[in-house]
Amino acid sequence: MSDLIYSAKIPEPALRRLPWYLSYVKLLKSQGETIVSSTQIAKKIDVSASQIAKDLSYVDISGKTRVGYDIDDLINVLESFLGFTNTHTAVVFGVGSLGAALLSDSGLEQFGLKIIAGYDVNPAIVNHAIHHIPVFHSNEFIERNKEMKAEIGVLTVPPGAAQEVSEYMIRGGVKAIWNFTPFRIRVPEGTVLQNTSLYAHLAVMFNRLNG
Ligand SMILES: NC(=O)c1ccc[n+]([C@@H]2O[C@H](COP(=O)([O-])OP(=O)(O)OC[C@H]3O[C@@H](n4cnc5c(N)ncnc54)[C@H](O)[C@@H]3O)[C@@H](O)[C@H]2O)c1
Repeated sequence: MSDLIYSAKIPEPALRRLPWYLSYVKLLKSQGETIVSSTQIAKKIDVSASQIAKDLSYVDISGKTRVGYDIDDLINVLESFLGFTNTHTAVVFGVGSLGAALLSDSGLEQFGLKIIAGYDVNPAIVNHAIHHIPVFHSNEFIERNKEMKAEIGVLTVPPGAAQEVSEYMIRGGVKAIWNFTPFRIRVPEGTVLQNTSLYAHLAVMFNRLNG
């Protein structure tokens, strides 16, 4: 029975909640705690204890009845389940204000995303380094990625270039695209697509604020 639970595909809402649990149990660890129960997490995170226990049933950890989870085990298991302990290599296409900020963000590497190069078409940006990460001309990508083998493409080009650039990244070997543009790009089956939009969250916030 438990094998069935662990091999079941975790629903996306549960997957999105796991990082909240992780950051809270890391905080508890920094305060010297060693054990945490789902009731204790529930009090802080505003998710019911039964939902937390259900979410945690997708990861390979079991709590002791009435005692809770060992915090070190829980951190290790969550970090590895979330892919934060493996390093995934990425390239950033479009090193403008957002792309350059991502190149400068050392936080991403702590979550397992290592940006190994940027690509742009602007001669003022190409052949410079940002935060020690080289920026090359886009037309060098296919040749360079045979050696560098980045598996993730971060898309921060203007929306009008988004579809063409994503197809080019896939031709060069990327398996997943993290799309920051507001353009709804299409990718072939088998390529992972993650759209991320600050603007969409902003719209939700405005809507709630006015409601
Ligand atoms: N998702 C979000 O929350 C969010 C936030 C801000 C911006 N954006 C989006 O991110 C994208 C970038 O925004 P920005 O403010 O950094 O823009 P920007 O104009 O500062 O940067 C875009 C960069 O892309 C480069 N570029 C253009 N065509 C290219 C190509 N074919 N190959 C490689 N590089 C190319 C340009 O030379 C430029 O350096 C836009 O689509 C914007 O709408 C998203």
